[in-house]
Amino acid sequence: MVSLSCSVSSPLIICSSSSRSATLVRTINRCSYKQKKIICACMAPPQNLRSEGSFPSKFNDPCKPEYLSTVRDPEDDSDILIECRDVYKSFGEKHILRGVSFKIRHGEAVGIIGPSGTGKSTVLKIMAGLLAPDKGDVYIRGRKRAGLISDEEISGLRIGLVFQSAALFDSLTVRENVGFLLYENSSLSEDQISKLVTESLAAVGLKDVEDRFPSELSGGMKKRVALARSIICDTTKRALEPEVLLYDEPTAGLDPIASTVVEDLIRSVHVKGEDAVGKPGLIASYVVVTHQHSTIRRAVDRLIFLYEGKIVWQGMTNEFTTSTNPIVQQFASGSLDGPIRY
Ligand SMILES: Nc1ncnc2c1ncn2[C@@H]1O[C@H](COP(=O)(O)OP(=O)(O)OP(=O)(O)O)[C@@H](O)[C@H]1O
Repeated sequence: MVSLSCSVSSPLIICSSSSRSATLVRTINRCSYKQKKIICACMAPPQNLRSEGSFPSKFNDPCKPEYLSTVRDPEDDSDILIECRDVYKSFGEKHILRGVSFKIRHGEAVGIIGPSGTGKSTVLKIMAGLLAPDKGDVYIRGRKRAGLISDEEISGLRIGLVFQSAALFDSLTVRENVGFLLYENSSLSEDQISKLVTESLAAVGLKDVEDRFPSELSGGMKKRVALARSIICDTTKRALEPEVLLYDEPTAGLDPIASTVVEDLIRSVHVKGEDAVGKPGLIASYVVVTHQHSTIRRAVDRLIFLYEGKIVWQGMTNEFTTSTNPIVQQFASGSLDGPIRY
């Protein structure tokens, strides 16, 4: 099972019978339809980990530096966390994805870019297991995902989704929002969860906001709270699986300085970064869907360019502005002239 909560109607969230859970669920059920959109955050590691050693042993401790080596055998696919193979997706008559294939490896920071409506968010949702492809497959650490995440067939990787809107529950405090999945899915005490919430908030540079409600936060703070919610996990578990975070337009609507703060936070919670309290980040890899050039430059190392349902270019971030691909050139310059038509 992928460690991700998808909607308030998901069994992942409302399965617990504990009284604290019931209180939260009652609260959530009073939320507006708008709030019933996907919320995502990491949760306690899944229980259905296979023990037959089907995963490469290098993933036993994703934080050890030796697993982050940049020298990689090009044939070595053991570090692939998520792979989309020839994925197709249509909505009615609209053919959005038309044979998309790519791999996300351990330690990577990848951006998905492309014109509006080209299917970037759709790809994220398919990677997360919130949408099923019409054709093609998604592999999680080498194993084909059978359906959506609620199928509980996939384990070995936690996937968190951070939405543009932050998707916080207005009627819950910051503590309840950040600790939501631990309240729901772990046996930790309230005090333990509260401590983890405070640590998670500190990692994204927030202090003394636990008792506030989302309406009392700025847009940038809400994004940080959403990030804290996505990185919190039950650290008392013996084996923590690697986590991939998927960010959908994390800097949309922010001023340039607030964007820089969020871009640096995204870097800081990655295994190659250091969080706000100086600890190494725990996120194995991340994927960012963005339109913002600053986010492309600052927050990711590799880019996947999606256009008309296909990947038309892939490359390192520093190759983006020098690419001779006319689609990429037009997108990078923002020109009205070129193959991309609006
Ligand atoms: N659940 C859905 N039902 C019907 N159409 C959908 C659904 N989800 C997405 N679409 C359509 O699929 C297309 C791609 O949407 P998507 O949000 O993936 O694009 P995007 O590249 O992320 O766009 P943007 O950059 O504007 O956010 C759009 O035309 C959208 O209206």
